[in-house]
Amino acid sequence: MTFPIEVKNLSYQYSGRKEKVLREIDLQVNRGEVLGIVGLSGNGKSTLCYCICGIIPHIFKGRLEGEVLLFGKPVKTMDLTTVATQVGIVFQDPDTQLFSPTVEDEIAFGPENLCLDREEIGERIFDAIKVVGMEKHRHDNPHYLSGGQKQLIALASILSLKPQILIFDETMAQIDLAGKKLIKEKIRQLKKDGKTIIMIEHDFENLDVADRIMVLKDGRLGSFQGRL
Ligand SMILES: Nc1ncnc2c1ncn2[C@@H]1O[C@H](COP(=O)(O)OP(=O)(O)OP(=O)(O)O)[C@@H](O)[C@H]1O
Repeated sequence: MTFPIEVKNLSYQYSGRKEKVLREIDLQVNRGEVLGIVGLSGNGKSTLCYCICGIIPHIFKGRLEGEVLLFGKPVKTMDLTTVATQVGIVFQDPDTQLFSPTVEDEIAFGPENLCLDREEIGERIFDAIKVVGMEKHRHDNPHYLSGGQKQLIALASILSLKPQILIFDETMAQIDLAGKKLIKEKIRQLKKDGKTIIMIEHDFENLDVADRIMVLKDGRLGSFQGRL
């Protein structure tokens, strides 16, 4: 069986670091599954995301053992643009992801870089903005939106690349309750659309939308027993 995400005996050590950050991780995530990963600060959660979205090994050149497969294909053999069409990642701080003068430009950026034609780009903007329910903000400057709205625009800008896999890396950390509710609603909807989702959080109470929760502790991934 081919999984959207399969991690096999993965270990990683950053260049110049003495210790491994990830140790012998095995993981399989099914289509349409929402997997929550909790862990305290510094336990390797973001590093695992980097391995899944190709930042490791394509940008960070540390010591990597084992492998990550996306739909059966090793990430290390794919170029980053191809990985970006399969995995979208929403980070904790949306300001690091938003840089265009309007919401529409922000969402168009990815498809434009794929050199798609104007009509296709227009359709993708329309669809992505609709999924996140931000139609009326299409011409607004994303930097003047609320934290939760910025996260939704960051999500839309990723959805416009039509990835099957989405990673939310501590997306809930800086947003209020209403924003969290909104993001969770969208996650439920994306799950129904068959997307495979990983949610990384410090606080497992944010993971009530997850089908399964695992814990990352000292670089090792295990099942979550209710506390860190
Ligand atoms: N580019 C890097 N070079 C060297 N070490 C790094 C680099 N990025 C992260 N680390 C180290 O790897 C370890 C794990 O970091 P990582 O960001 O993956 O943890 P995390 O669980 O996501 O933490 P947080 O919840 O605080 O974001 C930390 O000790 C961190 O200092």
